[in-house]
Amino acid sequence: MSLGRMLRRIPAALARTVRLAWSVDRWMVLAVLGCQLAAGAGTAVTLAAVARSMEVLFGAGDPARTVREAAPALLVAAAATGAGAGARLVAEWATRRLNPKIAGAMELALVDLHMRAEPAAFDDPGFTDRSRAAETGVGRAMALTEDAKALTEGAVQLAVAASVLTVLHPLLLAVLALSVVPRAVGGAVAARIDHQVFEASTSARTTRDVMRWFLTTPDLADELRANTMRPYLYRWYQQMCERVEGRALAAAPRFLRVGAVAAVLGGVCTAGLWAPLAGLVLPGRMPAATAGAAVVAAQGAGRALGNLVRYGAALFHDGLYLDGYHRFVADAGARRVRRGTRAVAAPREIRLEAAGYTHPGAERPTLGPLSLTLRRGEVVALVGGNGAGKSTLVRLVTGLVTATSGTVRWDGADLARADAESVWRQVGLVPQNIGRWPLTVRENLHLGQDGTPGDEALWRAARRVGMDEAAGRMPHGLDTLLARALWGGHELSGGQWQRLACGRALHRAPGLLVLDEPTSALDATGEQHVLAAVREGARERITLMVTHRLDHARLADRVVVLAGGRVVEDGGFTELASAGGPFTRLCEEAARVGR
Ligand SMILES: Nc1ncnc2c1ncn2[C@@H]1O[C@H](COP(=O)(O)OP(=O)(O)OP(=O)(O)O)[C@@H](O)[C@H]1O
Repeated sequence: MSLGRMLRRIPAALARTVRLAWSVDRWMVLAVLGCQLAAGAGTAVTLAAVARSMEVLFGAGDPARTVREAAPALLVAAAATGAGAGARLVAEWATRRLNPKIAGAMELALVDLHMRAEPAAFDDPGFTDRSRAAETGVGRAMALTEDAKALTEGAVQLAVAASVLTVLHPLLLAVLALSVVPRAVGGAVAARIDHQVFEASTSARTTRDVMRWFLTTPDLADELRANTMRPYLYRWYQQMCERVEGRALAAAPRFLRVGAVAAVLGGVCTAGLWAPLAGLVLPGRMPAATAGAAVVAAQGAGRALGNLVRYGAALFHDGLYLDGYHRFVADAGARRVRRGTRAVAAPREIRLEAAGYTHPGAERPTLGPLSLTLRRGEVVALVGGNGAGKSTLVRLVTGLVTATSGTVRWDGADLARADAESVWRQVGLVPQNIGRWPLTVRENLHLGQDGTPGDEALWRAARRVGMDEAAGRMPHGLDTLLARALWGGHELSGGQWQRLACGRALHRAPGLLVLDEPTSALDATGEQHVLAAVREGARERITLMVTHRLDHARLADRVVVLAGGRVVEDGGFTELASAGGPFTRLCEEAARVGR
């Protein structure tokens, strides 16, 4: 990025930060700006009073009398300095109030956008990258408001000092401008190097950050240790860290060169300030007192400029993270689930007509085109080898993703145009990867539904999946917290979590119950409970069960066999088992390995 473009981005980053702050608390923004103007006015009064007192002090006469005469101006200078400091304190207080509010609002917006995005968005790797960049942006939000505050404060102070110098002598402003240029350019060049390092290490940082989760999550802690994966993974992670570090280290000499050149040129130019001052004072064209005031003003201007450069660069840099946040907000906003307004009820029939799904970026369809009809009252077993497309079909049928070709209709309503929330209200889904929600047993059973159910309904749900005894033994029954690894409470076994997920889906009394390998972690008793519960209310709903267990498929009214994303067989268990087709082969294979 060119230096000019970088400099142009600073006002834009400032404007965005102010807009963000304004949206969360406009009064605090006004307080910060008001206080900065007040602090600027304090500096102006201080400088004017210093100039006045110097005139008196530098004048000839009785020292006691001159001190007495200068006293009012000195008192004004002291009062104005105190008032300026007070205004800065209030601005600091207002910024500290703004910071958590901004970070909180961004955090909430980020999570909300993730939860409202089309599920297909997560299949796009770019979306995850942008999501991570946005998270970093939220983390930098606090720094950003500090940068913006310091930058505006520096601008106000510099404007005040420059005005005072202009009043003292217009030539001094030009000299000041000359002395500040090298430091300003040096700061901007350093910020550009920073940005280049940041850009060059983006992909290594993203990879490192994703891997950090894998290496530190309790979910994988056992697998990592027991399979002695630690040394390999540590080396892998170390390499990523070194790659990120390496970029920064390689840039260090450039920082040193730029800093040294800027310091030398800045020093030469600052020394250049004294020459014109001397040139004005010596021939008597400027009183020595005025020159003294000019020195004080120039020092203030130098400090203000230092802040301006430092925080301008910081704002540019932190603004890049904010850009990442805004990019994600725009992207996720555009990918928000917005399909149509037609509300649907519990389906009597789900019909897929030449429906297909192609993952984002994939060259060939993952699924379909396929045609299939599911009817209320049926339990349909969906079988097929790994990667056959069963989970993808589940996502189509439940409206989690919309068909990229053909249609999926619930009682004639095309899911691509139906109100998605109304569709999902009718669904009870037990996915392959269930959520182990760090909430109470009660919440885990009722999650996703409105209202507060009586204990009886929840115990019934627990009973249907054989979790009532285990829940009854827990220290607080339904109110036992299931978040031991995070903040205490009780921990469930893998199978118990799966039972709870099935209980939750059944408790919804859904019009479409979908279970994706619901018994993979269950013992024989758990299996019996879940399968009985699936059959129990089957007449009032459509039930679709993905399974690799052919003895489970036997309990279904129909078996649909998928292979390569297509329906290759569809019929009753007994009929397909003896048809000599793919299902017969699956049955023979299962018999051979004893399943
Ligand atoms: N996000 C994705 N992007 C691209 N391809 C994907 C994505 N998710 C899954 N696939 C591919 O889609 C195909 C079908 O996957 P799916 O999960 O539907 O299979 P499945 O029949 O449920 O398999 P399993 O029995 O192993 O659970 C697989 O070949 C898989 O590699």
